[in-house]
Amino acid sequence: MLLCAAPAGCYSVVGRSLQSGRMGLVGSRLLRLYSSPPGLDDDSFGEDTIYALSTSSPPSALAIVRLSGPDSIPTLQKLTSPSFKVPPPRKMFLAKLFHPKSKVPLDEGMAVIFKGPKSFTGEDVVELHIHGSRGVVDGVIEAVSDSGLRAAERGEFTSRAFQNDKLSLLEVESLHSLLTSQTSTQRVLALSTSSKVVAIYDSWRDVLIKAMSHTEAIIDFSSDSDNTDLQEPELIYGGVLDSVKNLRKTMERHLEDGYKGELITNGVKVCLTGLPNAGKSSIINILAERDVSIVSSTPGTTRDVVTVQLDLGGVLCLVSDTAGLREGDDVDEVETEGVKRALRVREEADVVVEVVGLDGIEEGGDGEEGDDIDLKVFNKADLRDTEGNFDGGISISCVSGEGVDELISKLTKVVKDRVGNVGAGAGAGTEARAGENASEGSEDVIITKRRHREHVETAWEALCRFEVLALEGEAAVDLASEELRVASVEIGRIVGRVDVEDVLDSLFNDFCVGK
Ligand SMILES: Nc1nc2c(ncn2[C@@H]2O[C@H](COP(=O)(O)OP(=O)(O)OP(=O)(O)O)[C@@H](O)[C@H]2O)c(=O)[nH]1
Ligand SMILES: [Mg+2]
Repeated sequence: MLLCAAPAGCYSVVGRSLQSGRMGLVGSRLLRLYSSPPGLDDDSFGEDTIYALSTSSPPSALAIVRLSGPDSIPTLQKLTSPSFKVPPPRKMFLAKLFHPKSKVPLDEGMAVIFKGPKSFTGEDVVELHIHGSRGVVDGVIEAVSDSGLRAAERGEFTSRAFQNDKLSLLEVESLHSLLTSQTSTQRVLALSTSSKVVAIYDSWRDVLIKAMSHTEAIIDFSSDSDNTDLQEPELIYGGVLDSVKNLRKTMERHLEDGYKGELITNGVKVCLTGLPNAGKSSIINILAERDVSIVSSTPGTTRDVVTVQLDLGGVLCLVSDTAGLREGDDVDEVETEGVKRALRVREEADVVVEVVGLDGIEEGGDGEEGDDIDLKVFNKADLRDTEGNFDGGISISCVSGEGVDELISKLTKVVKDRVGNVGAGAGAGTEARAGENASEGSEDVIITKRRHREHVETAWEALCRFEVLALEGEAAVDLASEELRVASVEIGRIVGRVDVEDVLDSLFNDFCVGK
């Protein structure tokens, strides 16, 4: 439960939201979540100001210490001289910092104020841009703590932004993806999947809520009336049938995105497969630029799967070296297990690269015609005349390095084709607005998380059931209405409009301190 894991500061935000009357859907949900926390009286709400070092550990050229909460600006005043006048927000200014009690100088840095609600957290925020040595950072942190502020928990700045309706759940997830992005494609994807996607899912939910209000009205109307015309679905549902059908088709197109977002987020799985001794381990070592896998002239050397993370053309790839595929009396129990694992990895791979050793071709080792093979690599070109016909594959030599660049560029192309042109439609200003065509812009948006896909799938199933129930006319109108409700709750869960505490619980724990 979020209630247990959430930092104490969360209570204060709920309290102030209530007083200022700014509670949106999220605020009211949180109120439910946080109602009657034992031992906390309402007066303690709004008192809590947090701080954290938002940059990495010293030493570094510069460091940023961030404060958020009602005491941020008074704390800045305490750390500066008594004559210090609070500058206007959003303007950098020179700040000579002193310990508030001992008045020992701490640093000459810069600072900036963001007045709530126009700040990341929605509260008053102060950023101290100081020198990044251990001595300066420790001194400033100690001074801030001695001023009565509390050290922030992991992700607490972002959790406050969420609680103050500055960010939706989906935007929090995108921010997390951005902060953990390892490749350029992940970065572009994270940047392109926030406000635009929120607008699209919100527009879907609007369609469903409108349809629900129509079906609720039918239920009320039919219970007070003897109207016998209400057996015809078209007469009962009117335009609702078409709008729900269109939305269901939009969801289908949305789901048929080739899992590109998940591939970019989780990494494209590339499997090196082939007969023993073909040179798979030699190839993974070349790709990884280090010795990750044992190479030997003994066939059957690799048993366990060895996986490395590589950035190929800006796409995160998980490249696996696997055991050479063979069976027979010579193959011992351990190698048989290795082959089983190799086949499993190949089955689950997004890209299969078959390695054929040119020295093994006479023994029938010229590779398979498997449907799953995306790229064929003829290795040990140094041992053979490479002018031969290699059936569309690439001829390389791990010994001389010949063909290695071509292998990398071909493999990069296969991987990039798999994930498509990510971010091409992002930020193009095609935001779907509530009440307009709910399919608008959704083709440009790809699903980035399994969680989102599961919610869309469940909503889609509910709409399929709605269409079947609608054919039954008035008799099934309340069941049909319930399906619309299920679909709208599922879509609301993606953005965080409805109960998502279980997701939040783990999400904020994955953030770093200071964000
Ligand atoms: N001449 C030559 N030898 C190579 C080349 N690539 C690999 N070898 C040698 O071929 C042998 C097998 O290489 P590995 O990379 O271990 O082959 P593997 O496919 O991983 O083999 P298993 O793990 O047994 O399935 C080693 O002796 C390598 O030095 C190459 O391009 N040219
Ligand atoms: Mg090997």
